[in-house]
Amino acid sequence: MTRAEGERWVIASSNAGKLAEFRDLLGDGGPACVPQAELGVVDAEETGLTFIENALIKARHAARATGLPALADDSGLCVDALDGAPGLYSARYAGGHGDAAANIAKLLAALKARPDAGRRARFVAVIAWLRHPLDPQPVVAQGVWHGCILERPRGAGGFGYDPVFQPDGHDCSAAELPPALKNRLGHRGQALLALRRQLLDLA
Ligand SMILES: O=P(O)(O)OP(=O)(O)OP(=O)(O)OC[C@H]1O[C@@H](n2cnc3c(O)ncnc32)[C@H](O)[C@@H]1O
Ligand SMILES: [Mg+2]
Repeated sequence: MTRAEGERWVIASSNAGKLAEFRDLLGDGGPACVPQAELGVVDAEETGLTFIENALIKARHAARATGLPALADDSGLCVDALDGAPGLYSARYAGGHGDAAANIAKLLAALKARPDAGRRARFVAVIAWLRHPLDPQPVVAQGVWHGCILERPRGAGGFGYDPVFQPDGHDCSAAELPPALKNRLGHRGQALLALRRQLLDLA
């Protein structure tokens, strides 16, 4: 990010995989980005009914707790044959929060015997940036990454559902892509690029 050099932003996420992607994508030279846990911020309750609402809830919570501008991501995997599930509830699809192996097992069971056409899916990320907790003009951007769900996990990179997501145009899972490539092509990278453009327009 080029905006506001010397400034500090709080990253309103506790997901280590997301934080690694943010570190790579935000790069050097812009505002210093500090994960919320380093500032003692506990997770917000994600009570929204959309990715947009949850991204705003998380950013507002971290901005209020720290007094810093805040950047939050709410994201998930939406599978066509499951009417968009796990969607908003991707992190806790199998019950416990962030249990990737259990989430993947549940997803593969739900798609068992589905032919290719029924395995279409997309990753969605909404990123929200707030100047302060009562900011009436948040900057919000969305990224979508299309692909399909593999029959079994492949690869050890990335996080979450990456081992079972095959992005369109690639013959491997997202967990097998070099991290820099996943970050550039993926939903989070797309959303951050769109956010960056909006911030530059505002500058
Ligand atoms: O709310 P924070 O603290 O940011 O962390 P979280 O993991 O709870 O994040 P979400 O509430 O946005 O839930 C997103 C879930 O969607 C999945 N997901 C999102 N982006 C992903 C990606 O790039 N690769 C794999 N899975 C992803 C993964 O299961 C995440 O836990
Ligand atoms: Mg969450």
